[in-house]
Amino acid sequence: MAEDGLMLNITENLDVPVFYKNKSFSFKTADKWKEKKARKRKAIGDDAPPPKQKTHVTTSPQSTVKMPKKKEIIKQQEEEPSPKIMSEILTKPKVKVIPEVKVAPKQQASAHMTGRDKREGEGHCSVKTSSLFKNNPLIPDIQRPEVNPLNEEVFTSNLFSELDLHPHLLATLTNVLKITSMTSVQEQAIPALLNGRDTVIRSQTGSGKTLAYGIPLVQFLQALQPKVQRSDGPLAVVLVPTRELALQSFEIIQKLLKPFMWIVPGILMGGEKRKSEKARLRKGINILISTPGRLVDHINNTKSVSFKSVKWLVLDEADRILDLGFEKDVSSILNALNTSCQQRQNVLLSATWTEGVIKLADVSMRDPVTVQVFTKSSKHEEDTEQPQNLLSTGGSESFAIPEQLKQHVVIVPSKLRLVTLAAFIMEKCKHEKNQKIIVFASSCEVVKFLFTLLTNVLRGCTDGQETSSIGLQPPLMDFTKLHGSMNQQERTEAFLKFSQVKSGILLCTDVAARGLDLPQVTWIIQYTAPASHTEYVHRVGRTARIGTQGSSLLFLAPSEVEYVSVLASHNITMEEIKMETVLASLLLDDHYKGRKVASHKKSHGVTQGEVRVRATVLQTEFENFVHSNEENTQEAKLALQSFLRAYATYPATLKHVFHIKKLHLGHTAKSFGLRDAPQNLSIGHGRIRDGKSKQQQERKRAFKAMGSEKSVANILRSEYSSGMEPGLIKKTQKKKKSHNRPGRRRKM
Ligand SMILES: Nc1ncnc2c1ncn2[C@@H]1O[C@H](COP(=O)(O)OP(=O)(O)OP(=O)(O)O)[C@@H](O)[C@H]1O
Repeated sequence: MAEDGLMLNITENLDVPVFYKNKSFSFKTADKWKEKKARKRKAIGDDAPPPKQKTHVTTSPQSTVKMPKKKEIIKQQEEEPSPKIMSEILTKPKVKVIPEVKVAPKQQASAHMTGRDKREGEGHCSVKTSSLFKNNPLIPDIQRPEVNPLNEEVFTSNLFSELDLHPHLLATLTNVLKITSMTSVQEQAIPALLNGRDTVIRSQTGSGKTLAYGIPLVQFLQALQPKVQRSDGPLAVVLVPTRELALQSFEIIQKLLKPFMWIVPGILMGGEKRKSEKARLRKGINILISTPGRLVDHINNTKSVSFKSVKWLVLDEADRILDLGFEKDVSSILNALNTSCQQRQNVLLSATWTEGVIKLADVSMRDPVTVQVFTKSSKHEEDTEQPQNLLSTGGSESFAIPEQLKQHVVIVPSKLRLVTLAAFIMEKCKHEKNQKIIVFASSCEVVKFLFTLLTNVLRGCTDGQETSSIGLQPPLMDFTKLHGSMNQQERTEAFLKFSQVKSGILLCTDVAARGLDLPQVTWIIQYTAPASHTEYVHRVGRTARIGTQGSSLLFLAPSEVEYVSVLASHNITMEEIKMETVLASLLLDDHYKGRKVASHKKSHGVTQGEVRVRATVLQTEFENFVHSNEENTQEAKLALQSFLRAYATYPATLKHVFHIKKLHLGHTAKSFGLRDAPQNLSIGHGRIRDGKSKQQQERKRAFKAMGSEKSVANILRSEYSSGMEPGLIKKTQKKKKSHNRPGRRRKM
């Protein structure tokens, strides 16, 4: 071996088989084998790999190389699989000899290598990735119960010009917004609101709800006599759950107000300077758009808001406002409003319909008109029942998802998650035109990690600055990140940038899940499953908006497959895309080609072996990058830690599907480019030790301590709150003082 220069200096991590001189070798040392077995023993739950099958490969104590018997090589060649059964083979190797794979060192990978890596790479095969395709759990068949999805017709043939609107407002719709016909929800909601009725609007994502209240609101305000003045202060209050949504709603209202310059819109949101907001409030804002936390902050602290002139209250994305635990803030705002102004028109909007929303409608609305766009019978119904009756109308807990949205699921063992995600992104963004993808991950740290990793490792993008021989070219893969740890300016820039690009990838947390109207998004990838079906609907609702086409892909581990049935119970259905179909797209990219492919594989065209090689090369590049310096390794560990922390906070109703105990730590670590499970993972109040004893008890204790509903609420809320709530600030400071450690609130 040594004289052939074929990596005798392989590190302990390597067990990728290499094909050399027609022989297949596995470089697993006896020690490494023992270590792997020990690690496997630590695996817990369903996602743990199946017991290792005995191989006929023998290990010589003197040598680090195991030589398969010649017979076995022949047997494998005979059993070369057809592409059809690749999935089975990828997850459950039938052949006892590992497939022949020869992996070449990659220039790009070496760019991220440590000195040691580089030495090992020089002239040798430098792949250090333990086999991605071995010891993975079986991918079960997906049970897809029959569902009867609710559909809503988006457009009507009715024109805005048929409404009794101010001609300048009509002209703005036609010339500025370039819209002429109403959507179904607008057709029903606008007349009700123009008639002065309180209105509850439930309609699918991307169906034009903002204009459904925006148009009648502007029509109402421009007609007021005497004419509205800045000094009147707020005449309308619009509450939205997130800063980005506040910004977006503000921009739409601003457009509608173009011909009516005397009406001043304004925005309050966390992350801005309180002092400058106070000054703007004092100057006078007629349409006040705000997140609840920030408005309460001004009510209580700056005392610069007066509600005495308020004529309209809009609760947009009411379900999200409640999900985030803003009930208390909303109650404070309602109390403040009720004290100052009795007569006002109220509007409540939601894409999903929950008991909480119905209760909120109950306390904030007076004899409301309920607008629901029904579709089972392809019939639009305007129903004037009290909202309490809505649960019995068939709309409860079942959500209309745009008909043109194609939903998919891919089942991926933990070890293969990262390469599968990367392969999918590359397939879309490098080989197809104008693809705009949103990837939802579970925490800020995961988003940061993926952003650093993917921008550095995937070819064709260099942090948005790709050049070519012909000059400056738009990058093939332009990544943007959006999460709650970014400051407001960064968040706004990211949001605006992704709104404007023709193709690119937005890596984000659920901060981008609600209400954001990002044009021409083609794919939604849920890299981590959402914590509720409601969240699922909102995430996928970022595509297929207003009648356009769109697709979504949900990543699930084999142990999480039951989630498909959970979603089906809410009338959400999806097609499966096989993982190997996604990975096969790597064949389009020769950068990930193995140096030599065994000749017998070629005869089979698209082979399992070549896909595996390329996936392994890609994973190796990820691992090399992650291990190229301490900073990268720390970022990966932090991301893994926060992923586990978020995983432990799935609600009790979903624990049977997503339970931390079902995760295999080593495999999960691999999906963060880590070659091994970190030894000491500090998670929440406890630590996960990857040591040999007491591991399970410690894990149990750690997650028990952090799995309470309260902590989930705090984690979620922190993303959306003003960040200035006195109670929370005090609490955090108190904790800091007494424990001398950072506050517990974590952003997503
Ligand atoms: N009548 C219309 N004709 C064409 N486009 C429209 C019409 N009304 C609204 N739109 C556009 O549709 C897109 C989606 O609108 P909007 O964001 O209000 O949807 P939504 O129902 O509030 O979605 P979500 O529930 O996700 O918040 C926007 O780009 C908006 O400009």
